[in-house]
Amino acid sequence: MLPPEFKKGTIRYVPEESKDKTISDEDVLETLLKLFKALFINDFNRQMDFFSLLPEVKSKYLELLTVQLKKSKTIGYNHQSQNTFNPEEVLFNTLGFSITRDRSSLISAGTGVFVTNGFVPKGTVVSMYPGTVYQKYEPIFFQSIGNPFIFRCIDGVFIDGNDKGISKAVYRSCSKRDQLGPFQMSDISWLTPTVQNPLAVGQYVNNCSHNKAANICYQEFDVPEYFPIELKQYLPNITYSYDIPTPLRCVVLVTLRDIEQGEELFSNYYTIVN
Ligand SMILES: C[S@@+](CC[C@H](N)C(=O)[O-])C[C@H]1O[C@@H](n2cnc3c(N)ncnc32)[C@H](O)[C@@H]1O
Repeated sequence: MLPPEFKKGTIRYVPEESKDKTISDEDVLETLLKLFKALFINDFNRQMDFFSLLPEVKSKYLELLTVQLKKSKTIGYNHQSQNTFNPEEVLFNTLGFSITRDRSSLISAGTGVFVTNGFVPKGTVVSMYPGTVYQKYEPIFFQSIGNPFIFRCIDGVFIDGNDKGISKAVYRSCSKRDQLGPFQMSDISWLTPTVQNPLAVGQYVNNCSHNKAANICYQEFDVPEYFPIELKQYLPNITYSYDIPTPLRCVVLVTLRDIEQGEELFSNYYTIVN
């Protein structure tokens, strides 16, 4: 039985008993770090502020940078003008698959998310749910009116993944607030058609139906304090207020079975994990 506020179907409800995680937090962290490091290295002409203001970041990536520079020279690549790969290609090269938004295979379901290249084994982080993170006591009423992108976590935390209107303005504003000088502490590119973190399209995953079973589930992930500062620019979530410091809540989408190229991702809006 759903609580009254979830009956209208605009907010996803997660039963209390759905508490086990499909994969460990360590595995989630490892995947995110692997991808974000690859994006950082691929995009290093944009990272000069980190290298000049935080020498320890430079020394951490020195070896990788040298390899990248050598590679770029051999293929005649000019760092001032462009990236070596686009973010989807970095995702494919790093995790062996890429995903993108496209018209859903379900009639009248609007946009969905598809595996466009490669293969995604069971138990893989295949996407992230971007958006502003609200604690259960924080005001979300106006943002939630008619908003199908509000996600409710097990502990009552909400994530607003709408990339339009007031939700978009709130995310941008919080992101500017938390920026440390030139360093962005979150990714805002998911609000645009050109994403910088190619996983950050999970809010467009559609609900399963009688002939399309769920092939992913949602899993919460709290970003640990020691998460590298230079990689926070790829995190597609931001806290609404920072009065009481809490770890940043992210939600990742984990595959429930092997998923082949061309398949659409489907979740079950009423559960996070099995
Ligand atoms: C979070 S959005 C998902 C992205 C959405 N498809 C879009 O284009 O914006 C949720 C909305 O997608 C649509 N949707 C999701 N799953 C569906 C399904 N199985 N059948 C029809 N519509 C669906 C409903 O309109 C729902 O309110």
